[in-house]
Amino acid sequence: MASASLIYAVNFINPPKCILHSKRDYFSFNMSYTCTKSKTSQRQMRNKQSRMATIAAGNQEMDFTDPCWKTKFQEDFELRFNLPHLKDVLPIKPRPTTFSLKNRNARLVNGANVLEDRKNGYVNEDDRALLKVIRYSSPTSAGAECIDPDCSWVEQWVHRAGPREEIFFEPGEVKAGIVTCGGLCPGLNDVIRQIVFTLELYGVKKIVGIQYGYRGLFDRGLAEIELFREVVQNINLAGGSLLGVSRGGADISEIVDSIQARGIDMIFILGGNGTHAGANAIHNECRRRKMKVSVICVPKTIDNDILLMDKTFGFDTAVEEAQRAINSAYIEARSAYHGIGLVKLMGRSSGFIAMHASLSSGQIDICLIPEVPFQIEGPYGVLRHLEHLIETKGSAVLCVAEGAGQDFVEKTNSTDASGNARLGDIGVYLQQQIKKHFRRIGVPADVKYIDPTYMIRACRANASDAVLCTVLGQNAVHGAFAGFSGITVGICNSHYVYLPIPEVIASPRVVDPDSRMWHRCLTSTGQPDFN
Ligand SMILES: Nc1ncnc2c1ncn2[C@@H]1O[C@H](COP(=O)(O)OP(=O)(O)OP(=O)(O)O)[C@@H](O)[C@H]1O
Ligand SMILES: O=P(O)(O)OC[C@H]1O[C@](O)(CO)[C@@H](O)[C@@H]1O
Ligand SMILES: [Mg+2]
Repeated sequence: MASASLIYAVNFINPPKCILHSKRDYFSFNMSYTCTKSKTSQRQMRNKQSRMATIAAGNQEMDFTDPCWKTKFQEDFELRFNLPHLKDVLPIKPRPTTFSLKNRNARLVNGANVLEDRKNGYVNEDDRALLKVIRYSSPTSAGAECIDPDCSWVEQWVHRAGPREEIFFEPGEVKAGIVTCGGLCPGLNDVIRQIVFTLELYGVKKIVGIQYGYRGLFDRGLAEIELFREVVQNINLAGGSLLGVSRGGADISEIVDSIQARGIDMIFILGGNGTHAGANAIHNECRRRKMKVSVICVPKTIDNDILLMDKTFGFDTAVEEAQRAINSAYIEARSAYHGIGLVKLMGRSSGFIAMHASLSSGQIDICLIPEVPFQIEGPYGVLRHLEHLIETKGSAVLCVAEGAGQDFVEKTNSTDASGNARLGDIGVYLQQQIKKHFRRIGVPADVKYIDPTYMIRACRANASDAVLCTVLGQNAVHGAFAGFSGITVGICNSHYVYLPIPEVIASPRVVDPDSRMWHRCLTSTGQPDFN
């Protein structure tokens, strides 16, 4: 604690003096150095953007002894999170929006319907949302995410999503395409539906669905599906994707040729990390060819493995659906003599589903995720703890994420069509090891293994995901009309934002073993460290 207070004192009680001459004063205290915020031209922006590529989130390159490091950090941050716009490369002019908010305010005055012009209905170009909202007093604070060694408070602003007063497309002339890539995820149909509704409200007449992911853009046998309100009206009532999904086969140049040949002006791409990487490459190629095409992503991954967002759509539903499997495993385990229930849940590299499902069920004794190494054998291993649970409780329930404990299972050395490693089956392996162990020590154990993998992702979105999908779908369309391209939509600290694609896929988002959430999970399961 002493060192923590010292760090606080150095940082806030005796700060360097610095006066900021920027439009927005970033620090709440005065500094005697003059840190001017430079006015950046487009060319400077581009130069800085290449510099930014080297400044990672950890800021290894920042000199924190420089009294103006915060100003520099924030300038760099602004550049990193600057949204690519079609006007960066094309001489285009905006026009007033056709997305009217007026008729939402009709009210009766003396029996007549009066329309009120809402002046605050649109999002201003300078509106921002804070990416990080906790001010840590010390790097030792639980879950502290620090930029400098003192863990100083640094505001990090990202662009607010929503309809703008000016748009960069003539809605009547727009052809919009929608494509869903990667694996299935609850809520895909909800997003498709909202994109179609919102496009129609702007006045778009030509909306097409591309079949089976990126495949639909290069396989000539797969025709476009015409989309309009009547087609999508009820699609949210079912899981899956109206358009179909696929992995692999993304030749960017061929895809951009196809977009060009079809005359698509806006493409809405729903998918995970791989899909976003593809979308960014499509955006860059369109830029290189000086095509006026807006490429907008909506992050779709039940694994919740996209950076910077509170959550991705489908995740909540997956966690909720996993409860059924966990509850069945629990009932089987409780009803059997020395019953052991084992549930394997999705999560290739991230254990969010397993962690949240364990937390919400309250029935899990052992949760194993890819981010936290564990031993199976030995005095601190999973099997020893299972023995203890059988001795003390008479039963036990485990939840394992598919990517956990990959060191124990045989490597497949193969990949799927998209290049994702095919994992060994940790669920089957654990089941066998548990059975073998209890046979060896001569203690009866009744092991029941449940793998609900595809059941939790093929269902329709629950209520909270349906709302998330609705807002993300609408904001995707607002982003396209605002002229952005190479962006994705997300929810940060409960506010909706636009983010440049590279920032959200720099790495897969994973569970931090030092986070409060993982500690809460451990508190709930009561499991020890398994190593
Ligand atoms: N680095 C990349 N560059 C271009 N395209 C890519 C890249 N990685 C993947 N893709 C393409 O994106 C599509 C989807 O990728 P992938 O199968 O990895 O799913 P995903 O979007 O990550 O979703 P999921 O969460 O279901 O895995 C595939 O058609 C794949 O070929
Ligand atoms: O069997 P498929 O369709 O390749 O999908 C499996 C993968 O999908 C994911 O849920 C990601 O969407 C991973 O957790 C899982 O490994
Ligand atoms: Mg992926």
